[in-house]
Amino acid sequence: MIPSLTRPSSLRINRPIVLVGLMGVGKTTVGRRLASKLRVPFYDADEEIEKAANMRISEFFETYGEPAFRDGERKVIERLLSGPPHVLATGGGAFMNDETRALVKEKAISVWLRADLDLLVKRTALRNTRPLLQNGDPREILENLLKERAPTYAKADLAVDSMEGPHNRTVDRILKKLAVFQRRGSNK
Ligand SMILES: Nc1ncnc2c1ncn2[C@@H]1O[C@H](COP(=O)(O)OP(=O)(O)O)[C@@H](O)[C@H]1O
Ligand SMILES: O=C(O)C1=C[C@@H](OP(=O)(O)O)[C@@H](O)[C@H](O)C1
Ligand SMILES: [Mg+2]
Repeated sequence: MIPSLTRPSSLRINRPIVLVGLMGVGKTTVGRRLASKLRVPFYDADEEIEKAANMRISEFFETYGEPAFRDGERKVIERLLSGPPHVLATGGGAFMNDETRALVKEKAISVWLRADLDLLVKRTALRNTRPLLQNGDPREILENLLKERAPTYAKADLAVDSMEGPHNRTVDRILKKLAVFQRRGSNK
């Protein structure tokens, strides 16, 4: 059965939709499809940083270090959130920054995209370019990050489980939860 490709007609997109969650959960991939379904622009914070610095994230970490990356990430997200409605895929650590999180909570609808550890390990193995997974066992690193970050990710407006298989299955789940969120009288 082809997953429904319709967007709930009741859905109003009058502010950015920001995807947060751990590496490999699908923020970039699903976010791109969500944006095209909603007919709004898509931005990926990592891609914006790579464009601005003219280097890959891994090179950025090596050249300038993680603190500089976090500062750049915060500035990029701040700039994007001041623009018209769009879908923004953040990097997995962005929502951990208090300033970034406050801005996202104020200006956007935040969606925590969740997946279990096995799935995250499997998906991050598809592209082993993430600096934080290079020095140690990726499963152990992801397990620790999940424990450390889950309580903060849980502060997002919505939580949606990433579904295996066609990306539109996850997109449709996000659309449905967004529609319920708005119907419940959220002023977002
Ligand atoms: N729902 C899904 N089903 C199957 N594979 C997925 C799904 N979402 C993402 N992936 C795959 O997992 C990998 C990581 O996805 P990505 O969007 O880069 O995650 P993130 O931006 O959260 O780190 C990519 O290879 C992507 O194709
Ligand atoms: O979890 C993190 O701290 C990071 C996640 C990455 O983005 P993805 O979540 O898109 O892989 C990227 O921002 C960087 O490697 C740091
Ligand atoms: Mg990503």
